[in-house]
Amino acid sequence: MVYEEEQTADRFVVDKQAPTDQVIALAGNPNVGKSSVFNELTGMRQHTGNWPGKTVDLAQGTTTYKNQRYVLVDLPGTYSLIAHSAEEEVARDFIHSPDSDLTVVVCDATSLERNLNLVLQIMQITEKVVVCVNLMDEARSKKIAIDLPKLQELLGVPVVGTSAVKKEGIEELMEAVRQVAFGEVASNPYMLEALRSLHEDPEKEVFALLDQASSIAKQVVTYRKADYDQRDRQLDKLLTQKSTGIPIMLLLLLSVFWFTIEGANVPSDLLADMFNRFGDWLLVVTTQLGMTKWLQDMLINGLYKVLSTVISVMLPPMAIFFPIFTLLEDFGYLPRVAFNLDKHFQKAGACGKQALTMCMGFGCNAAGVVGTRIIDSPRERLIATVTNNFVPCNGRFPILIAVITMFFTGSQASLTGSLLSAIFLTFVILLGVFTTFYVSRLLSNTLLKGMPSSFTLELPPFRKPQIGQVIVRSIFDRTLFVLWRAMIVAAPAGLLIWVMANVHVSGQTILQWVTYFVDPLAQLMGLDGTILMAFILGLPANEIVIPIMIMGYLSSSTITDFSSLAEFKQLLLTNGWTWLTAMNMLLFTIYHWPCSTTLLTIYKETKSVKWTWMSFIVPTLTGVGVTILTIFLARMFHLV
Ligand SMILES: Nc1nc2c(ncn2[C@@H]2O[C@H](COP(=O)(O)OP(=O)(O)OP(=O)(O)O)[C@@H](O)[C@H]2O)c(=O)[nH]1
Ligand SMILES: [Mg+2]
Repeated sequence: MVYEEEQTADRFVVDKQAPTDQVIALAGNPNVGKSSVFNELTGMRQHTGNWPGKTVDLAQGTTTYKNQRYVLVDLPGTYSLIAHSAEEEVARDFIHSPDSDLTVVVCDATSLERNLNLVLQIMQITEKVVVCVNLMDEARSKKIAIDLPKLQELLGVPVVGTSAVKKEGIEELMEAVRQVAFGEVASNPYMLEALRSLHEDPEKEVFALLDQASSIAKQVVTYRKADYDQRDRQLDKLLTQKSTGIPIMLLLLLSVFWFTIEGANVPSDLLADMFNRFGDWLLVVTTQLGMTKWLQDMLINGLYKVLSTVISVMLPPMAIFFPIFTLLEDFGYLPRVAFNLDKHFQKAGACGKQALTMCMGFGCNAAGVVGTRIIDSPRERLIATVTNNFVPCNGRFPILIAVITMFFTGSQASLTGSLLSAIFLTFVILLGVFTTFYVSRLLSNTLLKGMPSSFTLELPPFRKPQIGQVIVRSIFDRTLFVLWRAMIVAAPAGLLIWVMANVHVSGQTILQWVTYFVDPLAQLMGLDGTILMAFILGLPANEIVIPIMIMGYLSSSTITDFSSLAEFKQLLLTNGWTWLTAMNMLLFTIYHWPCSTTLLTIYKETKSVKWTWMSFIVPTLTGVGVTILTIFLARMFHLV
């Protein structure tokens, strides 16, 4: 094999503040609500969502109950302790280790039998166990009844029923944890002994455990409705069968984009207008205060302008896109996308789960790269990592939206305008998706040769998303987080660009020198020096590409102020833009190097300089190649 062996991640250190702190591991099958229980207890915000495999690493937080501090460790989901994938190994090793004092096994009340298998396996390796039967509300609505006292008796360990997102049973859970931690309640020694004795015959062990799990489940679970998941199955058929699955997916994609574009339009303009007025006011005030001309210019035309463009261009689409995306995720739609695209990824020699990491890339490519840990095979993980950048993250969406609206679909203000923009955007995204397939295939035929592995992706039940919570969570955790990151990058970048645009060397500003330097290559690609320079300086975050471009053009033109897309377009036209420039700008936006945060994440995940470089080179070469080809074709067919 050509690729380097993966190295193990850094060792996890439990953050105990006092030796008396009790360390509680939260284990369980994927997607049963471990992170939800964890968040509820610690007040933290671990990523949750309705698909298996969200948590890929250990997270810890503390909670205090009856004057005792507990350190909770949220583990990745695992179906069994016979570790297959990196994250299952992480879970098993932690439960095993002396670091963990007690294990809470979180179970899904609607599929108890399968969950009990893991409970029994955990009871084989550790004594202090509390079973938390979560999702009780969902079981109730599906008319599934569970006899919890009976379950407790059969297992010989404390059992508590909870509904994490409804905050039910959390107090009882902590009480059970306290009692076990302080030895007030102990596991039934006969049960533990019986389970351990199974170790003696490993051949039979697996089946013996499965039998036991099924026998216990039979005694405690009653289904009061035979077809309790009929509606789910009908919906699943609609969302995943050949004739309707993909069309519905495209329609959903289109509507999400349309909502984003149409909804972002007005607030974007309002924000831009507000920032302009405030900027004018700042100018007046600082002049009255007698601020030096160059300082005033640097702060207002440099720093302030870049910051305000980043906010007014980025904030509205993000504040709409993130919540819608999270709602779909919580509803359970993402695994259905993976199911629909599985065939195509298999054909490309990659893993179907790559569809999930690709979807995460829409939010942030760095998050998508970390998410590739759900892929077991190192070869397929690398393919998913190198190609993640072909779907545009939230920093790149606004660039696409702005360019499409200005050059291809007319005014955004009209309904048809925004619908056309959404259709165009969908095409651009699909182009990224096809490139993902194509490049994955290329990689698996060349550098990363191997057979695609098979996997079973579970389709989780559809769950009603917690709408209020999702909106609050995605605005505060994601939108503001990304915006903050953009701003701390944009502020120094704004200053740097201002300096570059104002410091003269041999009669030219530094900015002009850089622009001239990259101009020949840029022209070849149908762009210009300013655009290419903006992409290069935008390495820390794509969010700042447009502001840099604006400053680059402004420093050499007479237009000094603008607040709308129309004025922006005018600025671009004055600088020689045509529809072809716009087209190449779109192409280069989806095909170029990942931002520095993503590159750093790739390095951390792969521990390989070579593959970090590959992740830089593959999309960049694609971009250079495709844009040059576009120019060539346009000339050949006399389109320009
Ligand atoms: N209705 C209901 N939904 C829940 C409950 N607990 C969790 N959920 C939802 O179930 C989904 C999965 O929850 P997570 O906490 O992410 O599950 P997890 O076990 O950490 O999943 P992995 O990290 O993928 O193993 C999310 O959409 C939660 O909102 C519950 O008690 N009732
Ligand atoms: Mg989790």
